[in-house]
Amino acid sequence: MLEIDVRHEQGDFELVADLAIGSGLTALFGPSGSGKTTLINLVAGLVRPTSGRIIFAGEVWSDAATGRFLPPHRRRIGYVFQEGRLFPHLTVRQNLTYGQRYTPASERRETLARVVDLLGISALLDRRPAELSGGEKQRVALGRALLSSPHLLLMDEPLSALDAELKAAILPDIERIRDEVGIPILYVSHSLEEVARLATHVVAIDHGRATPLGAPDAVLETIAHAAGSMKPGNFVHAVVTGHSAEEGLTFAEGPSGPLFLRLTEVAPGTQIRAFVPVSEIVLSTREPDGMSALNRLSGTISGITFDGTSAMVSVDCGGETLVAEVTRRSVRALSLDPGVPVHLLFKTVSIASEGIFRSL
Ligand SMILES: Nc1ncnc2c1ncn2[C@@H]1O[C@H](COP(=O)(O)OP(=O)(O)OP(=O)(O)O)[C@@H](O)[C@H]1O
Repeated sequence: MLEIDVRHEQGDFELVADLAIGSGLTALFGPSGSGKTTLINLVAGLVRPTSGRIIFAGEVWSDAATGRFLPPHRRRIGYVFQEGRLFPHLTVRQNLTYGQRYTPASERRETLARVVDLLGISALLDRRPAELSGGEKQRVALGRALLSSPHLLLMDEPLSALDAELKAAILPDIERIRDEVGIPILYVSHSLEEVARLATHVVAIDHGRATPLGAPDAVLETIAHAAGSMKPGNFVHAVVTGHSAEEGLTFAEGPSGPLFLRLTEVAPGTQIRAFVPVSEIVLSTREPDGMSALNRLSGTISGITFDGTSAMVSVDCGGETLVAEVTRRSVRALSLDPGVPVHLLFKTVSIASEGIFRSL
């Protein structure tokens, strides 16, 4: 358990956090400048808090009242940055084993063979960073962090420099680390899709105030609000039923009907959640006809809230509530009201690849 109870001032900015972070992956989620990196740096020991304490597994890492401050290398933390920050003159193998250097042999829990296998990087061992793609570099950086047998893993936007395809390739590696390595992970992200997919717990930060929100499933709306500029969305639950490589589609079946997704490698029978942004859902009071959008669900309006210029329409679809964002004008024109039956339409391509993932 990581216990953070700190206040920290830097220039005009003040960070206040009172958090208890347990096992699993805790996402630190918030807009730019909200204090995410500052919080990570306080935990890593790269910055000393103005006041308060940080305690990990009963060991005091930092206590402003007593002046105790454990230096970063004694905290047994693995740190993965936005850019891999590998040593350019070392091979991948040397970069990886560098991570072990400061860990006494008796405390090493990871072997090179296991980490190489976990991340699928055996073919890269003799290359140098200049000969790696962005995604490969990030995998090696992850491997190096793991090989130091850390007790806590800090990841500061590790995927933000990668394009969508590379992100989709590395997300399963991070899921495996979360599920198999068994150490707490503190993960900074701007991306709601990434948080939705990876997090077991979410902490929102806004203007230096950190608020624990719980599990992402339960708090999606809160996250969206906390995030301000982030696009909110729905989790649609379903079970994968098959694929068509020719059509580029994955088929799934949910309580609210069939779901058509971009082609994934998720095995049939797997429980998934797909992240559908509220702004991507079109509502229709008539049976839709002659439209290209493959996803067509139906349900009954359970509530409408007005949010600035738009309306958030909640629809009960077979026990699952989906929220669609429409204009006030559409609410009037279609006479949308609680109890009215509606059809929901959204395109397969409106669900990002990184927005399709196994249920926890
Ligand atoms: N060394 C410093 N001295 C003074 N102010 C700083 C310092 N470092 C960061 N800040 C300020 O502290 C605030 C929080 O910065 P921080 O880097 O933690 O934000 P962030 O949430 O990680 O942002 P981003 O998502 O853009 O990386 C910002 O207002 C920033 O300008």
